[in-house]
Amino acid sequence: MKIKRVGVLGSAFNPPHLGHKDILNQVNHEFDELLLVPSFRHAFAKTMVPFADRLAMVSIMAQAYYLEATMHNRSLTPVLVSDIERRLGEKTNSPVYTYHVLEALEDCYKRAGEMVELVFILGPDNVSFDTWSKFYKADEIRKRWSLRSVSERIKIHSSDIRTLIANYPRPEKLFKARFNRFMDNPVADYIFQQKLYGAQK
Ligand SMILES: Nc1ncnc2c1ncn2[C@@H]1O[C@H](COP(=O)(O)OP(=O)(O)OP(=O)(O)O)[C@@H](O)[C@H]1O
Ligand SMILES: O=C(O)c1ccc[n+]([C@@H]2O[C@H](COP(=O)([O-])O)[C@@H](O)[C@H]2O)c1
Repeated sequence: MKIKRVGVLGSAFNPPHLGHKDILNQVNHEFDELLLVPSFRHAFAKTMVPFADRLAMVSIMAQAYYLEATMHNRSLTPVLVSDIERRLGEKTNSPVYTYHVLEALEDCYKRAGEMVELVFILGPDNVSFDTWSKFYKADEIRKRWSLRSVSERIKIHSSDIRTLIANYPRPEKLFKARFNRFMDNPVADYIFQQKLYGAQK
């Protein structure tokens, strides 16, 4: 049986942005499938908007990515969004750790009759020794699965967007132009429709 190589991008996605999308561009040709996995209860106790909103926003980003790839005839590695962290988090009150996420994902594929090699994708902040060594069972993760580090080619972080919304909470005339340097327009529309991060309609 062919072994499917799956790249797992875990993130708070609070909110998802063009830097996250650029990660997909950096690695898509290496994988048979890419899985976007929003955090449910973060190991470092990050405060995040509700899981359902981040799941919706990351799904919108995945759709935008797919449309762009089609338009530009780029390789069409399927990009899927997984709610595995919610399913794990609802069974316990403790944080949802990457180790358990990878274990559960492997199990899901196995039950579906697929053999997989899971590769956990990390950006520069998480790959630094200071942060990586704080991951639960970091050494065991390295033993059981592979890691793929990516570079930061687009200097954007979710915190920049949260700050931008705090400074410009109303979708005034320039909002699309202001926000589309950071994220896809449909994600910005969702944020304003749902009034996330203090945004006002
Ligand atoms: N612009 C970027 N380019 C490449 N990798 C990134 C970028 N932004 C975040 N990452 C990586 O994506 C993963 C998820 O990051 P995370 O969700 O914390 O995003 P963030 O934008 O840094 O969020 P925040 O500003 O809230 O800390 C991490 O591995 C991180 O290193
Ligand atoms: O398992 C851990 O101890 C752990 C500690 C920090 C972060 N993570 C995961 O790493 C991914 C990226 O995290 P972050 O903080 O950059 O959004 C995301 O899937 C987090 O759940 C996991």
